[in-house]
Amino acid sequence: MNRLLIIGPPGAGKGTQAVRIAEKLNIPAISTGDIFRKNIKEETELGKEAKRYIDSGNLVPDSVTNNMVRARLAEEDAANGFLLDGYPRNVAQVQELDSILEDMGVEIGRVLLLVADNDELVQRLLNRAAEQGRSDDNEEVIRHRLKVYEEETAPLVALYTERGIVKEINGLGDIDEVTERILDALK
Ligand SMILES: Nc1ncnc2c1ncn2[C@@H]1O[C@H](COP(=O)(O)OP(=O)(O)O)[C@@H](O)[C@H]1O
Ligand SMILES: [Mg+2]
Repeated sequence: MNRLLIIGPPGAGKGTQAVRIAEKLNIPAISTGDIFRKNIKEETELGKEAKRYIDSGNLVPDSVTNNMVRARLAEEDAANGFLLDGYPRNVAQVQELDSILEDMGVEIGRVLLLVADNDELVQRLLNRAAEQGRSDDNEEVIRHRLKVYEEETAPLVALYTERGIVKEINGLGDIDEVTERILDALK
């Protein structure tokens, strides 16, 4: 039950909520986006490889992302649970995650699907751009990321719904309220 995924479009509040929920459950929040951004900042090989994809709003190639996640989940702090934010993002990554978890002898307990309408998403991301200056938060790239989400990531919802582990959460309203909804959904 302590192995959780949080899925949703860019701007839904995944990163914001993941940190809060993970703290509450005493498990690490593992954000592939944050790991990539840290590597880009530190100009590592991984960062150099990921940067052009991220800046254009595209997914980093699966080979790179899958290896990174496999290594991260092998770390000690993930042994008793984790909340994955930003992975899997396409069907091939679902299969890879299944294989990683099978090797670990564990299963996903719940998939939290965080939803908000497109107008709200774009507004939040433009605000985030103004506050944090993320390189992929300009309107053109935002529109592209929303499209990539619809095409590549949204199909995962049906896949996990078939497994009976999806909980849809309304991401609108204030941040505390959304956290409460998630904690309720995990009861
Ligand atoms: N419930 C909320 N109401 C208003 N703004 C929010 C809410 N949740 C997150 N945000 C803001 O929206 C932006 C996107 O949130 P973030 O957690 O980065 O989303 P994601 O990881 O899904 O892209 C951030 O600037 C964040 O502060
Ligand atoms: Mg995020």
